[in-house]
Amino acid sequence: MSTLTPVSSFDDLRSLVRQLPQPDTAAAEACRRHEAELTKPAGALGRLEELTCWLSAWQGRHPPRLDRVLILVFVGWHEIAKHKVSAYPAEVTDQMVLNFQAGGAAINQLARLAGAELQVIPVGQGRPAHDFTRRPAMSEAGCVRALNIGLSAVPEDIDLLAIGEMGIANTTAAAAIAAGLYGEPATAWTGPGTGLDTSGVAHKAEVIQGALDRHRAALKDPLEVLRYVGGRELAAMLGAILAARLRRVPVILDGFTSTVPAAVLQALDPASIEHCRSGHCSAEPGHRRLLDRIGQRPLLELGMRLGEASGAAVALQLVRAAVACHNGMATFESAGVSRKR
Ligand SMILES: O=C(O)c1ccc[n+]([C@@H]2O[C@H](COP(=O)([O-])O)[C@@H](O)[C@H]2O)c1
Ligand SMILES: Cc1cc2nc[nH]c2cc1C
Repeated sequence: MSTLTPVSSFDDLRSLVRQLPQPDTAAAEACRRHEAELTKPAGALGRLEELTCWLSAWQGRHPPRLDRVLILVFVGWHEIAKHKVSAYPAEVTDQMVLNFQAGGAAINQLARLAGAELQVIPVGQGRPAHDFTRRPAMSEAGCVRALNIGLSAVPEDIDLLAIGEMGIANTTAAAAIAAGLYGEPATAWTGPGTGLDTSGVAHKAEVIQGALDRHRAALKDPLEVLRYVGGRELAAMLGAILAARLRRVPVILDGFTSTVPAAVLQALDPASIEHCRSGHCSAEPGHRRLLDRIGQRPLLELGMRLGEASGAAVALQLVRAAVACHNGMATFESAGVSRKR
């Protein structure tokens, strides 16, 4: 299997972003033509029809295929957790890694149901992202290491990738990145995460705002925003989304925290996340706002707010439904069904 060359700096990553492969428009067109032949009124499968053509465009093949689907869950640790910004204690991150390995988490069940392989990837275990109210969350070298973990996690022979994360306090990092990226106050992006009450959310927003004020001068560049107020699993997700693009693998995004790295990538190049679709809109209020900002319409809105790629995994069932219809249905001609008058 060919490996992608690791990046050695932010500049290196920026030059990769300047060489992104484009969708296969011939495969997408073949998909649209076949869609029109299937035994249904034109357009009657709604957004499922767009999904098959999106898959065809990025897989570069018609018919699209879902033989090998991979779910990557990146795990990160956050010193910012000591500021009481999460409803749960920081040790839950280690405990959930064990739970993933034992098969006891929601994503273990959902991955099996979706016919997907699951890989849980700890990013910098024992080296949490620093308390970003005091110093940058990561050095450039540390951030580049995390980006490379994501870049190297995506095999070339997969048909679809779903991306998620786990890490106590990472909605604080995600909200800080979104606020830094769009130059908006912390309150616009801060929510309850795992379940803070109103005063907890207000405190979390103050912690984030303090960090944004402190680092204001450094927050002019999207990768510096990620480095100053982000976390290692967020950087790794950006690397994985970019690797998928370079390998022409379509991506389903999960919740607020996993959508933030996609927004950072989009800030580097507006066309860089066209291979991504949002699996769901989470209950974290910043997610809807972020999806509007990056121009994504989520497939599902179920009030989920779990992370760990769970919403993306449920959305995989819709992608499977779309492909089952597209690849299995008879045509008007083969079934002898009359066309529209
Ligand atoms: O991504 C989301 O939409 C989302 C919303 C709420 C919670 N989470 C998950 O909960 C953790 C972060 O929440 P918190 O309150 O510790 O910042 C982390 O493990 C995420 O996977 C994720
Ligand atoms: C139990 C638990 C499971 C999680 N999975 C993703 N984030 C999580 C946060 C908590 C607290």
